[in-house]
Amino acid sequence: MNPSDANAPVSFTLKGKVAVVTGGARGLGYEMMLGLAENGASVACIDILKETGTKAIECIQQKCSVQASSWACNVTDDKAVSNVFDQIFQKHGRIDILVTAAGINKMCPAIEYTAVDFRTIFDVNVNGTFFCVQQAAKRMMEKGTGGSIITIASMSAHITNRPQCHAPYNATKAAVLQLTKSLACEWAPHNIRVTAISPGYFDTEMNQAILDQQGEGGKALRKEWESLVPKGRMGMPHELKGVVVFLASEAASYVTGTEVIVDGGYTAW
Ligand SMILES: NC(=O)c1ccc[n+]([C@@H]2O[C@H](COP(=O)([O-])OP(=O)(O)OC[C@H]3O[C@@H](n4cnc5c(N)ncnc54)[C@H](O)[C@@H]3O)[C@@H](O)[C@H]2O)c1
Ligand SMILES: OC[C@@H](O)C(O)[C@H](O)CO
Repeated sequence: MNPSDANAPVSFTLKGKVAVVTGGARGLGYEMMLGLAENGASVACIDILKETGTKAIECIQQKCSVQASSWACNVTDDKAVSNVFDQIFQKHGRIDILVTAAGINKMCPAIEYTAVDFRTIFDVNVNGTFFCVQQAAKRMMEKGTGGSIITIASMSAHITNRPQCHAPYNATKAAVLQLTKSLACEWAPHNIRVTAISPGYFDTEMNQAILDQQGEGGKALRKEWESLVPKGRMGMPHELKGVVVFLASEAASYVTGTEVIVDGGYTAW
């Protein structure tokens, strides 16, 4: 992405761009993918949930007149990831934007965390993110058109959530953030911007699973979370659309190696 013309009005349009979204089948990934499509980008959804991904793309096609495709892939499988990016590149002809929302969490005291669970969470959240950004950057470099890569970290990269424990998850998100900064420096000469969005508490199936784990206590935990947020509520997934469109667009031509924290003020208190 080049410096925008100083005399042109600021532009957030994504017309003519192709955006790949991992974890786009549901939750935050789906809403961000919808936001990109609403602003003119063709979209390709990568998710391990094949049917949910297909349905997500059908919804996008009903709402927006853009090209949209769905790809079943486990982001931890580097060969499958390379293959799926080849196929997306062939189908859509280019890749301009990548959002890496595929991620998992597991609430569990650190003392009880198993080695398998620890390896799995790093495999999905860190390795999976790296394999996808690497493949997207490769296509962007080959085409020579630059691009915008947006990783999904978390406010948990900065704070320790309370009262629930998920230390390995927090560590994966800190790793994603540092990866974001390092790649931004390495790939700036290729006109590839790398930024992160760090959400706070959002109403999605990932968090519902944590609340459900508390049984009757789930309502109290939700209230406790809300009491820690200056805005007094959890975020709704569509509230990430504006930020992702901004970071993907020419309007953010000088924004790289940094993050936008979208947490209703949680980390400000
Ligand atoms: N919900 C929140 O409050 C919150 C806050 C901060 C960060 N995040 C991050 O945002 C991202 C999306 O979270 P969400 O709340 O929408 O969760 P979610 O569970 O609703 O969605 C995650 C998506 O990732 C997909 N996925 C998981 N493992 C995968 C794999 N190995 N390969 C391919 N796809 C895979 C899932 O199938 C699902 O569609 C995650 O990275 C999460 O850590 C969420
Ligand atoms: O604490 C649960 C997480 O899913 C969380 O919503 C997020 O990462 C923000 O801390």
